[in-house]
Amino acid sequence: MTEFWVGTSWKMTKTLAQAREFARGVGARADWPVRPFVVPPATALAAVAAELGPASPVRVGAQDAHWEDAGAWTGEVSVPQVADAGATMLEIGHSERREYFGETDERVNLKVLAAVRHGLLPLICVGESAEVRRAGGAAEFVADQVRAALAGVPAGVPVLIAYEPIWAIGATGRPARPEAVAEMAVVIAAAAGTRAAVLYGGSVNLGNAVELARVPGIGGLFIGRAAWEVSDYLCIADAVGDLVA
Ligand SMILES: O=C(CO)COP(=O)(O)O
Repeated sequence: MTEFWVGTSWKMTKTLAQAREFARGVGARADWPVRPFVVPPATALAAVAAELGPASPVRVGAQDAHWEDAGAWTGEVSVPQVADAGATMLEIGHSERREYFGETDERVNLKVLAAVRHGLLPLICVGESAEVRRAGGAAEFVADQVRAALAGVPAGVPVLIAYEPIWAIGATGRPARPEAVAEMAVVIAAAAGTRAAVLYGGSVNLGNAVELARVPGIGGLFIGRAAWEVSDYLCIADAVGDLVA
C-alpha cells in the first residue's frame, strides 16, 4: 500500500487554543507512515494552518463551504475563503450536514465542482441509513450518492470518498463490519473510478483501526471522537502506519 489517509474531523469542537495545541502536536512529527489530515471548524482553520506551516505533510481541510465564490450568503464561507485560510481539502456532504442542514446531492455536487475549480481536494462523504441497509438498498443508495457528487467532474481529477454509514457515526453508532466495508469499497470504486481513494469513517478507534485499515479497497480512515486528543490521533496513525509501511 503506497498511500493511506488517516484524518480527523473535529466537527463543532475545540477553541483556538485547543486547535493550536493539537496542531503543535502533529506538527512536531516529521515522519509520517500515513497521509495525515485534520479538519478543524472554520474558526480554527487559519490558526491550524499557520501553526503547521505551508510545507507540513499534515493537510488541513474545511468541514464545508458554499458553492459560490462570494456574495450575499450570510453565515456561509466560500471555497476561496477556506483556501485563503489554509485549507487544501474540502469535506463535503457529511451525513450530519445532509440530515440537519438540508444538504442535497445537488448541493454536494455544486460544492465538489467548486472545490475542484479552486484546486482543493474534495473529501466527499457518503453512506446509507440503517433503514436503507435493512431494506437491502445500501449499495444502490451509496452508488447513487457517489455518481451525483461527481457529475461533471473530469475523470482525471483525484477525489477522496469517505464511506460513513449513518448508523456507524457518533456516540450511538457502532462500527461497520469489515466485510460490509469491503463490499461498499467495491461499489464506490465502481461508481467513482480509479481517481478515488475510498476511506472508511464511523466509530473508528484505536481498537478497531487496524482491522478496518486492512479491509481490501480501503485507502484511509476518517475519524471523529476517538482522535480528538492529539495523542490518540497519533496512536491510531502509528498503529495503521505499522500496517501500511
Ligand atoms: O463522522 C465521522 C467522521 O466524519 C465519524 O465520527 P465518529 O468517529 O465520532 O463516529
